[in-house]
Amino acid sequence: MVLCALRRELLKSSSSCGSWARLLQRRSSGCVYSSTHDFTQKEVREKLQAFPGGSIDLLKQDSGIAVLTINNPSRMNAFSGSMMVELEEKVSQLENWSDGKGLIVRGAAGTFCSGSDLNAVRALSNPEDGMKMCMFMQNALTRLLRLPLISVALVEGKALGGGAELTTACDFRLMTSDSVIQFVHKHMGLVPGWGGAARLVHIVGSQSALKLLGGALKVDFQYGLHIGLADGVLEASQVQEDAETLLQQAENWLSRYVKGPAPVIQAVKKVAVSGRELPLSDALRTEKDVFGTVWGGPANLQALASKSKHK
Ligand SMILES: CCCC(=O)SCCNC(=O)CCNC(=O)[C@H](O)C(C)(C)COP(=O)(O)OP(=O)(O)OC[C@H]1O[C@@H](n2cnc3c(N)ncnc32)[C@H](O)[C@@H]1OP(=O)(O)O
Repeated sequence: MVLCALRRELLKSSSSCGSWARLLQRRSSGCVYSSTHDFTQKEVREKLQAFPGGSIDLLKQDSGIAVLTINNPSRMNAFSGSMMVELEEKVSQLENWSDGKGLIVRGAAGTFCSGSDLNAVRALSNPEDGMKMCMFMQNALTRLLRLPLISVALVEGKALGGGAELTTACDFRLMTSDSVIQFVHKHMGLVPGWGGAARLVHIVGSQSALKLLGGALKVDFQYGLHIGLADGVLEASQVQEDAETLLQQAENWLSRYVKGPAPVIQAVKKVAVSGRELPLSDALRTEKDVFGTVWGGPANLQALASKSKHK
């Protein structure tokens, strides 16, 4: 039933990126958690705002590549409650970014993210609050992964717990040679709750996912490349402008995938998302619809006129 409804929504949607964004917003609230699951986004937001600290910073660049920075260095970029709310707000802004093509998610001050802020976790440790925080973050990270932008996590230092889960909400992961991704949940008496286990299985397969979760294994860049969790390695230089140099390297890595007009890059991401998430027949029909948005479009006509050869 849900898939039929989703399919109808897709067929109704026009070619504009705004309507795709609205569709995905409706879809995420309809398909993940909404009031039908005793979940009220506004109520959870208010609760989370009671745990302030840090920020989520968004920089949208003329290149069409945005940089999202998890910024709470005094706590190794752990997510406070207000940062969870800000993350959701920044995802909403990116859903409506018609010129966007790519996204880099990184942590401030040389490390990625140490998961949820343990002070907030202690205060929200009753089951009801824990479930609501979990649903809120699943919604936000599902929408992050479904953005019509090609996204990459730039992993420096440590990505622990929820930080490891956040890396899986990007299309790709780039690791520096001294970085570690670790699903430490088992050591905390937990399992991932921000959707990280389900996404991890999609990325590395169930056998490797079970090893990473069951052993709380430290994944360095070599192991990451071996199992397909990492898509590339960046070299941190010893010079002062390290952070910018790494960011530039990540932008260079991403640039080959986001070269071209925004509507075409967004269409590429949309067909990849539908292929990843929908049953084959629905994915095929969605692909046809998305194809219809670029067929005969400016980039297509220009390519035809220039008689391009793909040597
Ligand atoms: C569904 C979500 C599940 C989750 O995410 S549960 C949370 C999982 N994450 C963790 O348990 C991380 C715990 N932290 C650590 O293991 C270590 O702090 C870590 C990240 C390896 C860094 O170690 P060090 O380099 O030795 O630095 P440190 O321990 O002195 O930390 C510097 C300051 O940052 C703080 N910090 C690090 N991670 C935090 C967190 N998640 N929540 C709240 N505060 C956190 C740490 O307490 C310390 O603060 P302070 O300087 O003592 O005031």
